[in-house]
Amino acid sequence: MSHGWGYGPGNGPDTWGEDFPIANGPRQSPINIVPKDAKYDSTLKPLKIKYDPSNAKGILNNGHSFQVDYVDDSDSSTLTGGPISGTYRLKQFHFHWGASDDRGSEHTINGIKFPCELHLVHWNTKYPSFGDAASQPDGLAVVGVFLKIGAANPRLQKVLDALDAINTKGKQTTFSNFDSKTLLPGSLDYWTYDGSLTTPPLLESVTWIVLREPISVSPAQMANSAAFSSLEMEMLRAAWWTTTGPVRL
Ligand SMILES: N/C(=N\S(N)(=O)=O)N1CCCC1
Ligand SMILES: [Zn+2]
Repeated sequence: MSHGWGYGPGNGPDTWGEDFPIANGPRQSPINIVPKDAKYDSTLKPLKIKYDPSNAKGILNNGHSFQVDYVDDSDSSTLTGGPISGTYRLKQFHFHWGASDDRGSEHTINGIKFPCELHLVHWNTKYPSFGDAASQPDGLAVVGVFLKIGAANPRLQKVLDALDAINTKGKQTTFSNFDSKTLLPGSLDYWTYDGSLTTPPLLESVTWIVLREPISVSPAQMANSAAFSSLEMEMLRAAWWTTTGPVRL
């Protein structure tokens, strides 16, 4: 299979293993989170998230989603605490939307999909770069936030308003002075497990930190974004895994 992975019938998640055998690895993401099976771990610390809005750099249509990229040459936007050791720098955030409100998220809760899932991708500064960290078992930490249909979310609007300027694959535009912390819910309670990137190269280098509290997005905001989400961006991953590792809150 060419490296034209996607979400269509001929290049979707069920075919990714042809080019990325790690797809059949032991710690693949996403998973289905079953809260009643989660094990409480009192040794875990609270998440510490410090983001500098001036680190926001640009917004890109990468053909599978859109991502907001951050300047990551200093420790001014970082994730510490929680299940991780050391300091992880914010690299980018992106969304996984569905073409309809009944799907879109990658992780599920008791088998239920949310219409969207936000991923804030961070890399471990014990390694020299994101690229180096991405191939290490403790290299990345991704904070996942579910979006549920509800009231319009004004903090999302600046991102959604930028989509028209990047409406084809490869397009990017500047996106500055954005505080991604405003996208987080009031509670930072989380489930965590050791997993992988959810798209190729599927590297098993991610400490997943999935927040329990969703944020809201309105139907109109979804319509704007779903229009953006072609079939290719529909994040439907066939296989689900139950939570395997110790899930800690
Ligand atoms: N799949 C990914 N992130 S995710 N969906 O696992 O957070 N990425 C692929 C390249 C850089 C990030
Ligand atoms: Zn993602």
